[in-house]
Amino acid sequence: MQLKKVFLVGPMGAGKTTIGRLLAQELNLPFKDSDREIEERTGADIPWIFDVEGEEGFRNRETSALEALSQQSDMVLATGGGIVMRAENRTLLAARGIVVYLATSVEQQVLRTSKDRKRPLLQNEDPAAVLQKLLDIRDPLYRDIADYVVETDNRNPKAVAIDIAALLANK
Ligand SMILES: Nc1ncnc2c1ncn2[C@@H]1O[C@H](COP(=O)(O)OP(=O)(O)O)[C@@H](O)[C@H]1O
Ligand SMILES: O=C(O)C1=C[C@@H](OP(=O)(O)O)[C@@H](O)[C@H](O)C1
Ligand SMILES: [Mg+2]
Repeated sequence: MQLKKVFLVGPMGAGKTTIGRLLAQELNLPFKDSDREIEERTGADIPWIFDVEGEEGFRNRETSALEALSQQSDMVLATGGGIVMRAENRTLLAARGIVVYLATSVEQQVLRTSKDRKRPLLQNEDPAAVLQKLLDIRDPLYRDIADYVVETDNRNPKAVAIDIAALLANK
């Protein structure tokens, strides 16, 4: 595999962070997560950023973090689910690495995010409706930049990571 920057994109609960860490092990590459990078740079967690700076403030920080991370060398980068909302982010992702879209049903997204209170966009009475609305908007954006689309429903994270490593080995 020539290009050694792998960007995982997909909705909340797709497994970008979980599978990204496992994939980095498979590929013997460093693992990075744009949400963690944002929190480290800010010195505050994502709910605080959304609270104080709004989603716009978070998106500005997300683009800055992506700009910096995507210039570094080899890595597996787990992105946040909304990173594709800005065209400049999509351009960076498509130009600077291999993009893998973790396709996941809304049902699985809901199940996998139901216990986690750290996703501000889901702290309401109908997270399934929010996730469906976001997927309707974002699925075409994920697919537009994806080099590979990998289904994750009813598959364990390790098996998905091994599959992606095999796909990349043949690139
Ligand atoms: N393929 C999968 N099958 C079952 N559970 C999963 C799968 N992928 C991720 N999870 C679980 O779903 C939750 C959200 O995963 P996470 O990696 O944080 O997703 P993302 O970073 O895409 O929002 C975690 O508890 C994780 O263990
Ligand atoms: O889909 C989104 O807009 C978001 C997804 C989150 O990351 P994960 O996809 O890793 O949960 C995080 O960036 C923030 O809560 C916003
Ligand atoms: Mg994540």
